[in-house]
Amino acid sequence: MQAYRRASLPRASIHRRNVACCYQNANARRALPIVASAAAASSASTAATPTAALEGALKQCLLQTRIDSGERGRGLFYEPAPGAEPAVADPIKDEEAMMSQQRAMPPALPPLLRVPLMWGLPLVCAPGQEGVELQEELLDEWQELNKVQLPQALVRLLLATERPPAARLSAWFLWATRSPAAAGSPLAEFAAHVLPRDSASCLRLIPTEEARLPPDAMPTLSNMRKQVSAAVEELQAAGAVDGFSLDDLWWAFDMVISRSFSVSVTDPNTGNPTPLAAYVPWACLINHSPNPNAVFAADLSPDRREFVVVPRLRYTPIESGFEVCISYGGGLDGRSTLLKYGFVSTGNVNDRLDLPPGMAEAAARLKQQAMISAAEAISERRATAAAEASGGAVTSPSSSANLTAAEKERNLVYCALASVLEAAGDWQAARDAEEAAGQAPPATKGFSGGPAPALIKWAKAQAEAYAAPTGPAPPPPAPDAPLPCRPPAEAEAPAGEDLSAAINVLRSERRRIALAIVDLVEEYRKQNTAA
Ligand SMILES: C[S@@+](CC[C@H](N)C(=O)[O-])C[C@H]1O[C@@H](n2cnc3c(N)ncnc32)[C@H](O)[C@@H]1O
Repeated sequence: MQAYRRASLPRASIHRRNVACCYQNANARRALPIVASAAAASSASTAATPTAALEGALKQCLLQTRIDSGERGRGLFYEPAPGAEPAVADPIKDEEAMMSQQRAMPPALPPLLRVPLMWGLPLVCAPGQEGVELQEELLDEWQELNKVQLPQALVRLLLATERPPAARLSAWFLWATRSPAAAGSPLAEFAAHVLPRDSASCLRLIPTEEARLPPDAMPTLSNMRKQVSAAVEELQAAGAVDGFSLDDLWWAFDMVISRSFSVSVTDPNTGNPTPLAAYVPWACLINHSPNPNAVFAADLSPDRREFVVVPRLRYTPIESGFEVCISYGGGLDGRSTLLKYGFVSTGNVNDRLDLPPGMAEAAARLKQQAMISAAEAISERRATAAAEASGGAVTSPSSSANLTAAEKERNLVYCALASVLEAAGDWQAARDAEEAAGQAPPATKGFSGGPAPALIKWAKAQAEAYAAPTGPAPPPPAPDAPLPCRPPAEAEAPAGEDLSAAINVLRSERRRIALAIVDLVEEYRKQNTAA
């Protein structure tokens, strides 16, 4: 353990601070067997007994967290130091604000996790000379601290800041985790004991598994594969991955694509913001939530060079035992998480149902009507305000009290339409329709007008299509059932079963949206029939 620390800690100040924190964290020791069992379960070839060095690293990095298994599989769970203040509550609803908070270095909250960047792989993504200089500095430091020498071909590739970051990081990751020359480094130890040897993403599905993907996922998957194949060829041609098999390379890409971080840092030499791609051991155990309770940041200043995860400010407090989750990216829908990471989440607000062409046309017509109605409503409000201001009676013939039943009914249509458009992801049109409908809640409204029969027919067909079982898949999970995941105990299950579970969640999410639309139009039909 001592040699390990000497070899890999970048700065004495970090050393002292982290060691102080780690001894307060009694949970780290308790969590270690999970690392071992998860590793053993997910790969027959990983070493079963964690080394003292790994145990030391675990204690040093996991400050207020422990590794455990929950509904998302293995992840990090909050375990505050006794007497610690919980994070304050003030939810940020806006995803954009949340992402920008994630990009900025968070203020000094007690971190949940802190990892020296040189234990991982910090890759500068800024093109040009500035990027090259910073990368050279980081590579020198990385080699010195890890007591290894990178092959020249790999160094050339890592300094080629114009090359795709995923390819450069994958080559570095492969060498750093599998090369005998790097054995014993913090990252190699971590990979050997903690990382799975099988795929998490859909990159390497076999044809029978692929056949069960939603049809609209295939073009994206082929595109991802083409990019990886091209990068693999490039790495081989550059001689940067000599001695590794094609299987090793795809594994490295898989690990990098599903487990590395993109983060903006300040270049310590120029003070400019610089994009950094980083593989960070321990931090890469944090699962995704579309509504995360933690954010991450990296600091490249020479006296720090660290990666931290802190509670997300202005979020509901994380309670002891809660899983710590970050966002893997804004707006990720089920299809993206399935393809890139091998899972889908229930209730993901980013999941949308694409409108088929006929429906899109009907929606466009309704949108046009909604805009006309909105214009009418605005002019009515203006007339009312003007009349009130002049002390006169409100005489506008289009005042809502004077609306005909047909006009009121039409407003209700926009309300229902807003819900349909929202489910389809056409936010602007949905807002227009809502505006036209005076923001009335759809549940209390009927539905009217020409497109309704087409809507009913289409929505039913959608719901039935998604409800239809395809192939021998397990039954869809109940809404509150655990998510498809790879908990240690199930890690040996064939990959196909994980995939079915993930696809079932995706399918049931889409069915949920389609059924919500059916409910809406059924409501209309009832009210329309009663009228
Ligand atoms: C960065 S790793 C997170 C740690 C991982 N759970 C582990 O045990 O090593 C990303 C992988 O975790 C899993 N994962 C992350 N977020 C998840 C979620 N919300 N639901 C299910 N699985 C998730 C997926 O397998 C994904 O490819």
